[in-house]
Amino acid sequence: MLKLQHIQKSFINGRTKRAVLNDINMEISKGDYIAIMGRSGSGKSTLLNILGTLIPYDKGTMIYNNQKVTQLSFDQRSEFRKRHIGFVTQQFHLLHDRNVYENIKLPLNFMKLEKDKIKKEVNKVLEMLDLESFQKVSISKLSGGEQQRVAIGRAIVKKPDILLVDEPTGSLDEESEKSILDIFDMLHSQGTTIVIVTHNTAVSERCDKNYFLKGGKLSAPIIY
Ligand SMILES: Nc1ncnc2c1ncn2[C@@H]1O[C@H](COP(=O)(O)OP(=O)(O)OP(=O)(O)O)[C@@H](O)[C@H]1O
Repeated sequence: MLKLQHIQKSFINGRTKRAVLNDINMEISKGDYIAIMGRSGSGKSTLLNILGTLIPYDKGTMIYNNQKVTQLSFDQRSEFRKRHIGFVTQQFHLLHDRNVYENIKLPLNFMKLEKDKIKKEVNKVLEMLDLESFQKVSISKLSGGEQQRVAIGRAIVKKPDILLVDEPTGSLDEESEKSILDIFDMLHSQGTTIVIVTHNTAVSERCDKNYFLKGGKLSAPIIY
């Protein structure tokens, strides 16, 4: 489905160039449930951002269903993202002055769908994530765990081919953590392809494949 071949990425800070990812090779297949582990600063978010075509890389090739993503223009990449990728970032990036329903509906505003179809899809997600009673509540009134659920809802409402998740449990207590991880299990059992970046073993234990990033290199996957 999605392949990374010999990916390299450096960042320049002032006069110093720092290699973060070095010769990364990875293959994501349909239905995969993947955790990418590694210490803080090892490059996990950078790798996830590359998978989501949010940032460029210096060298290597990225292939999505036999098409080289590397060769897409800026606009084509953004179209690719809209159609194929669901992203749940660490900061959620929700619209705080809008309610839960409007936040989840957002990605569908950019697709040419009938009003009724939009309503149906948003309601389905609200029900799936147990957010029906919150739909009119504005984001600023929600807890961290509830906001996380809305961020997941917004990412999955357009039925992306791959769901990319950056450190989903960072600020959650044990109970909210479990409820979020149960949601990923449920999405996986429904066929969603999921890649999660984390340093929490409670997350990686649920996944079928674990990769480790260390010294800019990605390990061979451990498959469970
Ligand atoms: N835009 C940027 N400009 C310069 N350096 C960056 C940039 N983004 C990331 N880095 C650096 O790249 C390295 C890897 O960062 P990254 O956020 O990918 O690590 P991480 O493994 O996700 O860390 P954490 O677990 O703490 O979120 C860090 O040293 C970081 O400072």
